[in-house]
Amino acid sequence: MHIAITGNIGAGKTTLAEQLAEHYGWEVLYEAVEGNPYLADFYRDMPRWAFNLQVYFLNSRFAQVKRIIDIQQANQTGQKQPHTVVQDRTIYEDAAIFARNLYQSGDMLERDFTTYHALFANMASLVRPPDLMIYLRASLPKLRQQIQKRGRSFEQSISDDYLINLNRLYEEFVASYQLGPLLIIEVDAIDFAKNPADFTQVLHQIEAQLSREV
Ligand SMILES: Nc1ncnc2c1ncn2[C@@H]1O[C@H](COP(=O)(O)OP(=O)(O)OP(=O)(O)O)[C@@H](O)[C@H]1O
Repeated sequence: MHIAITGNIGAGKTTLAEQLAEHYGWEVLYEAVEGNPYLADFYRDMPRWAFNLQVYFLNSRFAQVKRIIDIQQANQTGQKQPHTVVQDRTIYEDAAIFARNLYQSGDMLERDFTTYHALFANMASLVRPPDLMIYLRASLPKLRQQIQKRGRSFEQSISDDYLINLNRLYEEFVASYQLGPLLIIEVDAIDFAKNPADFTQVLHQIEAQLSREV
């Protein structure tokens, strides 16, 4: 099975993915942050590094897609124990949210966006959507608080406008998402990392959604 977690910067995807993996024994596919050769430069100068960073993320996400396809094929042959993978952000978000935002805000040239999009469309034609997409919805203050708490130096310069624009595109993405089951979790009022009762409630929501699909 393939579970994906979607949401803005600082929404808590990595934390939830880790907690779910620990609870259920799932494998986590992380986003490429450590060792990402563009991210810090990108936050310093978006127009210069936008295209480079998007191609980098697209490629790393495609490597995850290949891993997911391998797992699904192994699950189908039934030779091994069924394996579930939880993915920290999807390839769809790179194109529909991050790259689009850069283009709309003038930080990515039209020809670069067109080239990027053609590459994405080719890759996306091979992608099977997740069995469950979990959207972590968080307000600007909550995102800010978590970005600050995490303390990555290069993320401290992220503007409110950037996060607001991403949140708007996330809401559009989720509103039109029809590729499969979608669960929306409102994270403003909960702290699943610190409060076990909140984590249990999230588990119940996920299990209820998964049992509806089988
Ligand atoms: N396609 C993309 N374009 C631009 N920046 C991206 C893209 N994908 C990821 N990023 C950035 O890479 C970093 C990823 O960090 P990380 O994996 O910790 O996730 P996150 O988005 O901060 O979410 P969370 O806190 O929910 O785990 C963030 O700064 C994020 O904005």
